[in-house]
Amino acid sequence: MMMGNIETFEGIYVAMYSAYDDKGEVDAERVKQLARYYVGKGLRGLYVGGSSGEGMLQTAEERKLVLEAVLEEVRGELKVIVHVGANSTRESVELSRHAELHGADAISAVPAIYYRLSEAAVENHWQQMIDSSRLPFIIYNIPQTTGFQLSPKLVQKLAAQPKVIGVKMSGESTFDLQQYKVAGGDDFLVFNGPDEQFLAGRIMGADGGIGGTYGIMPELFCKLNEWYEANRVAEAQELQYEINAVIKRLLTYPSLYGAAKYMLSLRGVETGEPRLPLLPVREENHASLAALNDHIIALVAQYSAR
Ligand SMILES: CC(=O)N[C@H](C=O)[C@@H](O)[C@H](O)[C@H](O)CO
Ligand SMILES: CC(=O)C(=O)O
Repeated sequence: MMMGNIETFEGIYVAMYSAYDDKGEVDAERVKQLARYYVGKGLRGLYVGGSSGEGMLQTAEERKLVLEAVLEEVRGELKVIVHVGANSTRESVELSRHAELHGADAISAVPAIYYRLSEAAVENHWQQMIDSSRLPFIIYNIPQTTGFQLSPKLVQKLAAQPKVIGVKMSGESTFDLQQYKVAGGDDFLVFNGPDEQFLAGRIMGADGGIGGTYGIMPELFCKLNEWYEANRVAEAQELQYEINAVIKRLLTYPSLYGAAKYMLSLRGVETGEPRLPLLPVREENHASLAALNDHIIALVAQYSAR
């Protein structure tokens, strides 16, 4: 019997950050070190080149380089979902083909973001990617940045194709999340996007999560997921509250990714600064970020023991 989509892909995926050298160029060795950092932490996989990965701020060649480095380092150990969304369908198709050629596990894309597109235009944009590779496709819904409202009807239509296996739901409505789950039908995955409501998303039907803050506390999200699955909901809620206090602090910095990348550097994982227009953290942020980093490390120790 073939494994179903849910069994194959459910779980926790770090939305992986970019890794640049000190001049801001993609650094394959640093990409590999970052990917390696996530092995052995209980994760199902990595989501490469999405919002956290700054795929939208990189050239197609740079995005290919990043994916190839990740796959060389962790293929077989972690599942690799790659975001291939770009402003032109042509570029997305090129990235989809590249992803298949190099052995990624699935592709995923946001709608094109500059033009106000009709539902028909977005559908066609995604369909071209779906048709250009044999890989499973995961819709990336993030209306607060793209302005595109994904209808359950479009989910239902796309999900009728075996290759369309899920949606990454970064919108905040858990009702919409649940409606996508229903629209997708049997064996259709929904991934929770907003890390702050991971537990709520799971309760409303998410099969796992893909998140931008998991990258600095993957162990906590794996534990949260484990406790939800074991029906330890009161403890899961307590942990979600701890996580949310961390996220609330993170969101006070010049950029979330700048703060996260600085904390990784304190753990010996160098990834450079985020690419402009995303702001790096400033010197005056360093001390409080070091304190936040210590706090996360203490939480991981505390919760891993339970
Ligand atoms: C809008 C946005 O970027 N959402 C991300 C992905 O879904 C989340 O992972 C957030 O980064 C996270 O929940 C922090 O607010
Ligand atoms: C946050 C998220 O899921 C992304 O980076 O795409």
